[in-house]
Amino acid sequence: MSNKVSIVGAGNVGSIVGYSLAMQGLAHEIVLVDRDPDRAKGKALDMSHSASAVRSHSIVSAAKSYKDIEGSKVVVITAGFPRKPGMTREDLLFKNAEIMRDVITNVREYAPDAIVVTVSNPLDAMTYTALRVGKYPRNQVIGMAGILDSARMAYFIYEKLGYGAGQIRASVIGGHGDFMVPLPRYSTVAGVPLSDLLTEKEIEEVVERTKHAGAEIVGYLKTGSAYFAPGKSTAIMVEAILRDSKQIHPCAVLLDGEYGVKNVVNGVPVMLGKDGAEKVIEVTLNPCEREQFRKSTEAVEEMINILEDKFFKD
Ligand SMILES: NC(=O)C1=CN([C@@H]2O[C@H](COP(=O)(O)OP(=O)(O)OC[C@H]3O[C@@H](n4cnc5c(N)ncnc54)[C@H](O)[C@@H]3O)[C@@H](O)[C@H]2O)C=CC1
Ligand SMILES: O=C([O-])CC(=O)C(=O)O
Repeated sequence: MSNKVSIVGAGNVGSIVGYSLAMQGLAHEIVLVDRDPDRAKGKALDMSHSASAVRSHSIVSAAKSYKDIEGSKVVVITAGFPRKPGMTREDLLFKNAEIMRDVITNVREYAPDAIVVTVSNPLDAMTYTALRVGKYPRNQVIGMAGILDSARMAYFIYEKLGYGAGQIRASVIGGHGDFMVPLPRYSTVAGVPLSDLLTEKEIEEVVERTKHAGAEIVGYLKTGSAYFAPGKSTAIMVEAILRDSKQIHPCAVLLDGEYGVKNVVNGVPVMLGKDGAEKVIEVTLNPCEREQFRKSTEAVEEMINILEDKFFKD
């Protein structure tokens, strides 16, 4: 099986994805594509030097054209505008849909069988756009957000407790926006339920901070959004696909009746393997969680409807 990985968008997030993969040495060939070819070239060279320093056998190169992504097992798409303070992810909808259309058209042509991992925002709507433009089967396009949101929740749990770092498993499903659905009931520290460790008020504070963690970082950085945790979370997905690990991760996929939802992308636990999203796992939700998931689906559906009316009809 090929383990070549291409990354379209050699900006902040794309660079961390490439760097993480290069340090690991799992992908022998990593190709960076960017509309600014010098950016891709400079970063590819820098990453190859890092790989050489740690004796990793990953070689990172810059694409001269999309032809260079041929034979990729995975293509990661981080091309797109990041938000700035005062913006929501949804504000990027049309600009990034244009970029996604251009990128996917090329990816479908030159690496038609690659598993596509989408990262650009608004994530769920961009994953839908990729599926729609490329006419992909749903297992082939997977959005990255749930691993990131769950990692953030785990960190905020640690901050409240002051112990348990590295032992915290947090769970977030739903869309990558203000309506994401953190699941304290399915979050534990070394197997101990959160409700045995934190008060209801503390848990609520963790939930609220998780929902707005992206915006919190945008507020500090001012010129763009987070990239270390987003890049690493994406690399975790790529690794699961390359290794055919069959691990379960929260990812954004097109739902086909699961959770009572059809034809909308939303974040749910997914088994990842060589064929991409190989299985969608249905978690039992209580009425309150179900209602939150419904609201989250509605928010994504609204964006999809806007795209169908104003973008795909052009
Ligand atoms: N899903 C998630 O959880 C997260 C999503 N994001 C999203 O990821 C995207 C990238 O963020 P950053 O890397 O911080 O932005 P960035 O601005 O640092 O990088 C974006 C790169 O895309 C390139 N690009 C733009 N149009 C292109 C095209 N048509 N073809 C090839 N390359 C193109 C740009 O030249 C630039 O290098 C944003 O939309 C951001 O909102 C960021 C963090 C987390
Ligand atoms: O907040 C943003 O715009 C970028 C992102 O999706 C995140 O960091 O969660």
